[in-house]
Amino acid sequence: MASNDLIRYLPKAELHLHIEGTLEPELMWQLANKHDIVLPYESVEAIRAAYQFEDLQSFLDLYYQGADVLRDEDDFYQLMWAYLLKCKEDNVVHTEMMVDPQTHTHRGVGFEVFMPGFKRAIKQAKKELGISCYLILSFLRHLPEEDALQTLEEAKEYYDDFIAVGLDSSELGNPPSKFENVFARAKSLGFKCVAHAGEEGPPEYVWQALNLLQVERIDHGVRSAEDPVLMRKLVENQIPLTVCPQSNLKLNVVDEMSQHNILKLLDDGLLVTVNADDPSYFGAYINGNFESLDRALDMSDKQLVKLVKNSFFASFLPEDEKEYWLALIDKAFASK
Ligand code: HPA
Ligand SMILES: [Zn+2]
Repeated sequence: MASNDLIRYLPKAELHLHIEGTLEPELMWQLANKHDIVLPYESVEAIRAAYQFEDLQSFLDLYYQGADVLRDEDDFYQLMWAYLLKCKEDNVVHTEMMVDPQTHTHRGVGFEVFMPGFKRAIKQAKKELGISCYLILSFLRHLPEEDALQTLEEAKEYYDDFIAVGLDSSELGNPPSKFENVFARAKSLGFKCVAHAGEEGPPEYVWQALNLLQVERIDHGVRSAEDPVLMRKLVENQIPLTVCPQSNLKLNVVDEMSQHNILKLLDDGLLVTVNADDPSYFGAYINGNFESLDRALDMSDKQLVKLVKNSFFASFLPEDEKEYWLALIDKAFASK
């Protein structure tokens, strides 16, 4: 089987995905018309053409601007449903995605608007597409910790709908140490913890996420490779890194896909996974990410299967469900 067919054929889990980053230009255009919002673009093509980024911040500026078209319950339903249809297309059977509440609450759109929309699509996907979804409440790290604490409080009615809390947005200058109190509070409430670290930030930020925030997974983490002691810890404790190759390329974390370290990290024994991050903005959903890796790094079938299995190992699924999918992958690979 050609590797692109195998990529499509294997059931996958996606663990690093920002739902706001799945807003395709077509939907942005449609929602802007619906709400009489004037976009700073002349057409759908012009929106897509504007997606050229220098670094994380230049992307975040457009990402927050784009999210402004999301105003009512149905907008959030449509956003989520469109992503879940992509999951079906790419054979993603389980997804753990980040929601950025502050992106919406700061412009007057509350939990009572976006959560019912998201939940309606998630319920429909479970029933009609057989896809399971967990949500991660992610704090914006460029805002003060006080704001994150207030957001956690505002989420109260929806605690049962979130499995974990996370940390995203502008990394440099906003270390994990800034969020020690809110992560401690979230942990005491029973949430699992993840955080973006080591995307643009130094290995020290990964150490802080592990030691101060007690995270179970690191989002990105590719800069961990600069610190051999940290690498040993990640291997020994099998702490997952949810890596996003196409995002790293588009945000100039790497100059060329051929220089990406994911397969080296995999071969060194780290529990790395492949994810899309913000697929609309970076031009590739999960299969597209696997395909670019394959083109640039000549990934072997064995490496591909390991990466896909890692996505279940690193997930928050119960053990029996993990076992079910892992056995299915083995069977699918053996019969290819
Ligand atoms: O890759 C990312 N990094 C930090 N914040 C983000 N918010 C959306 N995507 C990202
Ligand atoms: Zn991310």
